Amino acid sequence: MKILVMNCGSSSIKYQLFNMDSNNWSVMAKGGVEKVGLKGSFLKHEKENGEKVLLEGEIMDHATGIDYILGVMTSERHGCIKSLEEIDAVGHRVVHGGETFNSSVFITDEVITKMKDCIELAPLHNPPNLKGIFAISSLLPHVPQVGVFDTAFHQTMPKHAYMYAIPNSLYKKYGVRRYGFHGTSHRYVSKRAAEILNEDYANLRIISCHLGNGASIAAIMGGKSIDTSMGFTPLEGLMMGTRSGDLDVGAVTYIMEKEMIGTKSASVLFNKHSGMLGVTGISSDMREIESAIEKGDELAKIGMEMYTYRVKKYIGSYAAAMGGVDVVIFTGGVGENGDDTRASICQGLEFIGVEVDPAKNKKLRSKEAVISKDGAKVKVMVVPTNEELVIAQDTMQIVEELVRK
Ligand SMILES: Nc1ncnc2c1ncn2[C@@H]1O[C@H](COP(=O)(O)OP(=O)(O)O)[C@@H](O)[C@H]1O
Ligand SMILES: CC(=O)OP(=O)(O)O
Ligand SMILES: [Mg+2]
Repeated sequence: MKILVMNCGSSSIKYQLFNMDSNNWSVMAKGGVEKVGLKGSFLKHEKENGEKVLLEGEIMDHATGIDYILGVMTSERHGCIKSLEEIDAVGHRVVHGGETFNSSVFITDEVITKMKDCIELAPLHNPPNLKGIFAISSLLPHVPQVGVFDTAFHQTMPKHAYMYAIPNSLYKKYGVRRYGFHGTSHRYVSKRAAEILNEDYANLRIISCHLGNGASIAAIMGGKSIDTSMGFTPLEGLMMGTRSGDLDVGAVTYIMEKEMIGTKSASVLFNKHSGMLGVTGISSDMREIESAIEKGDELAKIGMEMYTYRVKKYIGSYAAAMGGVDVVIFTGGVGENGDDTRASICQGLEFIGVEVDPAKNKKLRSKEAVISKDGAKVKVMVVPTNEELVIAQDTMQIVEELVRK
């Protein structure tokens, strides 16, 4: 079964074409359109053999972008399939599923109506996700589509973890509560860790640290998310590349008053100009922060200390929430590659049984591995995430069930 996986952001469209069968899978092509609706838009396409193509063009909207993608996939020169009829299904990443979606779904008109109801909860993320779904509906009208939600895995959180201490009427009226994100990634790496360790997923207490541009951490007990650091939006929790993470609401209103800015500017300030970029003034990219530290930049050093300290604090609090921890997982670009970052986060956590083996950790990049000392109480692991694969697998499963019915 050939499955196209799409992740439509506000100005980008990422895609991967999977060739799936029940035991095996391969990526036939992948790539992305960037700067959708802006000047200088382009499409980067990579074939299975690693050959890369860059196509520049005016890509004014998501439908045009997806048309470009389907065009390149079937083109004689760069293509990987002969015709669009080879695509059996399309799976979409959808960021916010509210309280409506606790698992992946086959997309029907009814589902689209419910997805539209979730737009208010994620005005930046959900509209482009829906645009992708509509574009596929018009370009590939007979191909089944599946929605895979970032929030779904966290729908198992208990009320005391997801409620905010604000008037209950605000939860009732507007659904203001913790939802959590990156659920597809937390689900994948936690299951995978249990497989690698040959342990029963249902018996493990796992803390999963997804440290990418966006970063979140989840407490997973018996295979269920019981708490996570992102909240009503993907802004809460850890310090991120450009997002502030946890912040006193009093500071927010104070800054808005002093700087005389409204809600839109405040949202841009805390989402795009804060985090590592805001603190250091250098970059949101961890590699650049690391090289600035090497050159002796003081703010970069402080930024890094803030970053690792926060992750450490969350690990401690989630260990408390679960009455202990068996596995700590690092994933996402920083978690998978940042060996020094991993070491700093774990330093001082020996009291809960977290002990990293420096030799196993050093220079380990994007590879499944256990990096804790032999015999340590907690297994510390690196598990590269693969959200696209989960979307392809969910899509295949749902479409196969549909065919069986
Ligand atoms: N070798 C590396 N060492 C440290 N950080 C890295 C390395 N490679 C990538 N990263 C960091 O990973 C982050 C991007 O993570 P990624 O998961 O790819 O992002 P996204 O959330 O956009 O998917 C960037 O901050 C980048 O600097
Ligand atoms: C929800 C979210 O934060 O996603 P990303 O990490 O892709 O920005
Ligand atoms: Mg990523």
